[in-house]
Amino acid sequence: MVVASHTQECLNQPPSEKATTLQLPVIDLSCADRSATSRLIVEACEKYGFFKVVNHGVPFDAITRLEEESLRFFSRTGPEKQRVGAPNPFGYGFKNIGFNGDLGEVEYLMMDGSGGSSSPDDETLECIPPDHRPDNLRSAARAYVEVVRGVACEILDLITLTEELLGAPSLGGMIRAEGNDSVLRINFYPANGGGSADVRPAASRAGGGDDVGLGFGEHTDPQVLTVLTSNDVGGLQVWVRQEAGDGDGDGDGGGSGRGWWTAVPPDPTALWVNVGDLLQAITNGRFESVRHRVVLTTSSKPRMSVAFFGAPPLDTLISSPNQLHHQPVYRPFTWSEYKTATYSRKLGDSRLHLFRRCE
Ligand SMILES: C=C1C[C@]23C[C@@]1(O)CC[C@H]2[C@@]12CC[C@H](O)[C@@](C)(C(=O)O1)[C@H]2[C@@H]3C(=O)O
Ligand SMILES: O=C(O)CCC(=O)C(=O)O
Ligand SMILES: [Fe+2]
Repeated sequence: MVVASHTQECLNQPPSEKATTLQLPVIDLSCADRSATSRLIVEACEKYGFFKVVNHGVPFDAITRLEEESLRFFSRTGPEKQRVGAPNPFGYGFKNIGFNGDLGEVEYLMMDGSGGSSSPDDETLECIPPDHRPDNLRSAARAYVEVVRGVACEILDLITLTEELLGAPSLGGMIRAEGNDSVLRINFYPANGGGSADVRPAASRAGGGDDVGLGFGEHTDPQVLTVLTSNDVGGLQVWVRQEAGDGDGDGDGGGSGRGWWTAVPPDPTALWVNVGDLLQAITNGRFESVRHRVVLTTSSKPRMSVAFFGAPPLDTLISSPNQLHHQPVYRPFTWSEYKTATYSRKLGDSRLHLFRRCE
């Protein structure tokens, strides 16, 4: 029996002043009927590029242990945290997101998520005196990566079960591959609205009256698939197109088009999945990478989230399988090419259009 249901209630955010409700898809990964689950995942990826996963098999202990160790780390003094080095690519970051001037009310740790023997990044930590090394955090992250990577691969394998993708190269195999470029990011957002007016989202500055800070500006994730978990503090919002599911293969317009920001209610027992840019390219634009952002809440507790970004080895060629080539939208490119283009741009910039075939 298919247990996946549509039970999630979300309130609309600006630009629509009227609060209506929207149901986001919920996928039950324990469902025995894999082809039915596959269809539901594909539908969710086409319509929203985003869905909730329950009964995912990640032990709650693995999540809480990682959150506790992360909290211990973020509670240290600034100079202590900085000893792990800047996030280049792995390390500790504060307010600066990337290297192109993007700011957010967030502290974070970037770690190797490849599941390889040195994961998360042993070498970077060698230069840190042992009493400052977040060893317990590192081992909690390693254990979490082990299981969450399995969930990401399972979801990708389920996607390749759909008729149109049968015979295509294994998507899960990309993330399982030796040398995969997956990353783990732990985000920590301040409590009580953060207290800064400088980084408010555009909707608030325009007089929305919602005086909250912006934790993480709007963007899409560049990799194949993101698996996200958070504590019980909200703030995540996803952009839902008014005509969600129109499937025009042109969803890289940088937040243009009609739609609304939809608040994602926190659920520490669930995982959330984002379609990334690479999956949009592989599906020839049939799936759309979801734009999302994090606004600060007035909660007295900080929000913490852990994002696993599943990415293939750098030299992997990204192209859509022949079955989906009605009119190929993008030219083939490597993840390395795409990553370079992404990291040289601003957070909110759209980048997939750079790889569109000339018409
Ligand atoms: C401003 C930037 C930060 C980012 C690299 C970029 O130049 C553009 C994409 C950003 C993003 C968004 C999703 C992930 O959080 C991230 C790790 C990624 O792969 O792309 C970040 C990058 C980052 O924080 O370095
Ligand atoms: O903190 C969150 O919920 C989302 C973070 C995010 O979008 C990211 O790290 O790319
Ligand atoms: Fe993201």
